[in-house]
Amino acid sequence: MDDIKAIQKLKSLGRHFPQASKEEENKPIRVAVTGAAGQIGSVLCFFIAQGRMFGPYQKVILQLLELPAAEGPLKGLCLELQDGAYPLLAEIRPSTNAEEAFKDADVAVLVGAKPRGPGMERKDLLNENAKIFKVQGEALDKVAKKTVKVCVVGNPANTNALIASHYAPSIPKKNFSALTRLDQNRALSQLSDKLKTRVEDIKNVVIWGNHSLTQYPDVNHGEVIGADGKRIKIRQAVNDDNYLNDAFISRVQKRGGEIISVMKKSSAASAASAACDHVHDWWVGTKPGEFVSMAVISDNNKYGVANGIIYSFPVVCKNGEWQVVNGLNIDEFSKKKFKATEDELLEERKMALNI
Ligand SMILES: NC(=O)c1ccc[n+]([C@@H]2O[C@H](COP(=O)([O-])OP(=O)(O)OC[C@H]3O[C@@H](n4cnc5c(N)ncnc54)[C@H](O)[C@@H]3O)[C@@H](O)[C@H]2O)c1
Ligand SMILES: O=C(O)C[C@H](O)C(=O)O
Repeated sequence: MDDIKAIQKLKSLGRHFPQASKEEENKPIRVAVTGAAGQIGSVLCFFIAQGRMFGPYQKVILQLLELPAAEGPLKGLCLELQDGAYPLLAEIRPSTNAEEAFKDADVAVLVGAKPRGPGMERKDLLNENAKIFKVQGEALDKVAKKTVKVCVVGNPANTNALIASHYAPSIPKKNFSALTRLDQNRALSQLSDKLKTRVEDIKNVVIWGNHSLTQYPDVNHGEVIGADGKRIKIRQAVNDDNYLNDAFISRVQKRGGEIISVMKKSSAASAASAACDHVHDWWVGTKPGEFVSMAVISDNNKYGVANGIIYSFPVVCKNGEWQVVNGLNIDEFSKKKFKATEDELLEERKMALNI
């Protein structure tokens, strides 16, 4: 009965979970989280233990990585996770050694990195954070499962994911991704506010490109379920192209900075929640007829984007694999936005090579 209530509760939050077999239920998966004791990591671990990432049946072993300087907070986090008495939490393994933390990992969420402060851009972090993702790419390559799914949260997330992938040549490039789901969620909530509609009634609004000021939040393929239950295009429902092409885009692009200017530190719980959405959909699958944003390796010049950068695309996921949605109509306005964010990612790649 409690299980049923838990599923209903999670379903009401807009997530869907397939029924796991008894065998799957008994086999915990290994989830590595870096920067576990930080702002995002410490919330994320509780979300994972509660089933927000893999559903209410899937047991997990949390393999938590921190710097030696944060050993105390890491220990404290482990004690608190224990005290949560989470039925899905099979084991907790804290470590300050990357190879130990990534050993046989099925999933790795790479959060541990320096956050930006007021007045900084995310790419200003590259100098310091690039080294972390080189070392962690090498460690993943050595000890993680070759099927490991990697979600990079630490900024600049797209280019850090590219660096980690570069240093993990034995793991397929498609297994490395970066988080742009927070930007997608921000776009959904802005539109829900504007349209006075439920956030779960808005679909297929996506982010293209970099998790940065040049990202392109795109409503052209989005739909909203109207009061009569019919699906309406977002542009038609909002009926204000000036807003959609200007204030809306700019608000989403700058939301991270807006939070920093108010809190004097960057987003934490919303980032942890988005990381759960990202990995959840990759692992469990996207809902029929829906696509979501994931920054993944660009290849075959999809939508004219240069190959070999980690670029956010609309994707669908099935059987643990993502696929870029094909055949969307792209107007001239969008093409310019695609190019601006692509240029920035190419520039970041060059900076990373120099480092
Ligand atoms: N992609 C996104 O949507 C998004 C959203 C929010 C924040 N971020 C980024 O996530 C990162 C973490 O943010 P935060 O607020 O949790 O920062 P934080 O400073 O609170 O926590 C970072 C943690 O990482 C640890 N750490 C640093 N280097 C490490 C390493 N090499 N190995 C393991 N652990 C290490 C630190 O000890 C610290 O506990 C930042 O780079 C931030 O900019 C990304
Ligand atoms: O803005 C930041 O630096 C943190 C994060 O990337 C965010 O979008 O909130």
